[in-house]
Amino acid sequence: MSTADNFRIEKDSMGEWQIPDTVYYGIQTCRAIENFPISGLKPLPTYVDACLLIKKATAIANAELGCISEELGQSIVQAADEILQGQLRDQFVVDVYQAGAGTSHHMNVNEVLANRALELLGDRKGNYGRVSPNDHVNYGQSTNDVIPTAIRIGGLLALDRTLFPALKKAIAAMEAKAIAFQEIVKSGRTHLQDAVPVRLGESFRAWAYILRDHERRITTAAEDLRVLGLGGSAAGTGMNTHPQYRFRVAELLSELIGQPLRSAPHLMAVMQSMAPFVNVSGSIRNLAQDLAKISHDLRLMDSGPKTGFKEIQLPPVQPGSSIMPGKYNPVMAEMTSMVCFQVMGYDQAIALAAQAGQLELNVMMPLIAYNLIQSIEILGNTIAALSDRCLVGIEANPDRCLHYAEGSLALVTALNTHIGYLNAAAIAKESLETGKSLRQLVLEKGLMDEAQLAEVLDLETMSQMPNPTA
Ligand SMILES: N[C@@H](CC(=O)O)C(=O)O
Repeated sequence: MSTADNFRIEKDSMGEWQIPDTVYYGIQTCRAIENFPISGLKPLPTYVDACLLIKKATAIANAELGCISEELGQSIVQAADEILQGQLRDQFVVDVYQAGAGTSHHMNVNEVLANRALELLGDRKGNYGRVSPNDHVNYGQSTNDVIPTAIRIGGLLALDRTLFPALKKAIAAMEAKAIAFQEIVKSGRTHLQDAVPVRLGESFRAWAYILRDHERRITTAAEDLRVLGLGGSAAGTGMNTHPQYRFRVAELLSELIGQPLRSAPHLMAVMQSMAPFVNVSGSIRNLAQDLAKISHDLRLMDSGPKTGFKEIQLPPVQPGSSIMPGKYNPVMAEMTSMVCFQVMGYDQAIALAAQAGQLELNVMMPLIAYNLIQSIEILGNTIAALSDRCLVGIEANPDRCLHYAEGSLALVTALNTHIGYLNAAAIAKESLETGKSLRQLVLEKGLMDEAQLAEVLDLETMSQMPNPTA
């Protein structure tokens, strides 16, 4: 029913609501807006996309199977397509911290689609007798099977759009630096104390390997996201669905996202267990932990310029200080560390939410949806920005690297097999106390001759990596 002053009245089982006729969401969304003024955080666009793709697939399947009319199916699909292409995106308004299971966000999606479908049919918003958010857009569905599916689809889309391309970029940038810095010898450091020499290029190559391993772990974990509980409806039994529906929606969704998906052998199991999300989140956290370590290393190696390591120079991207002129801080690496910590925090919350399921449902899914997709996206954006604004522009300071490598007391390690560990330790101690070089002390004591010593203390040989195929 429309009122004269551009409002419409919508009804639900609890009563009536006056809604501005310009908005596409309906009474259930209005109640949720009032109930949850919590964070101001709105659903992530990738999560909205995932819900719309599900609604598109379900409308097609339900029309094909004769559960809703062809005309209704088409209007819902067209409405979903328009929104997927960018229209009405401001109509998804329910706070991230909302009704358990995600019913409020789910109804927000159902209402917007119903109202836009009504318009496309030449009807007025709110005429739910013709297109109903519950009876038609949501035919054969429940929040309880739609939302865990949306988290799966959202996770897969986010990985594909953000994190995987970013990882490829970072790996390529590190491999390029590995080649460029291959001949540069630097001091290794363990316990933050002098250690045996290494090649600067190998440090970057090691990081490339570490990231590639994470890409593999995340890819493996994400495989579980391809198994869908859609079609289980409220409790996993598939009540109110056509027998063919769950197979057909999995097929359609698979076509829509261009990735393999399949219906689970036991719908109830995949609807109530959050294990796939914990697994993906855990593998993302694992990446964040190594990435934080790498970003701390970058900051250490760049520290200075006068009072630190300064073995490498990170590209200056902005003035660093509001008060100290000429200061350039490793801002991209600093940002990276913070994002990694946030991802670890999101993972912790996911772990808590995942164990809080009861009987047929885990109602903590809205938190899991937000944290998981947000983790993937902010980490992906971070890695892309770190690559573009920092990694590709890193320069080496070969003189500083060599200076520290030559001065490292750990070079005595190379003498172990010639003069024994105890003699070598005594030389190191005396070198530190007197300031005399290791070389000088060995020669003074007649422990080795000059030619032999030169060969043993050759930094290039010492820092050579073993041949992996030998
Ligand atoms: N989460 C709801 C179901 C739904 O919204 O479809 C419930 O189990 O009460």
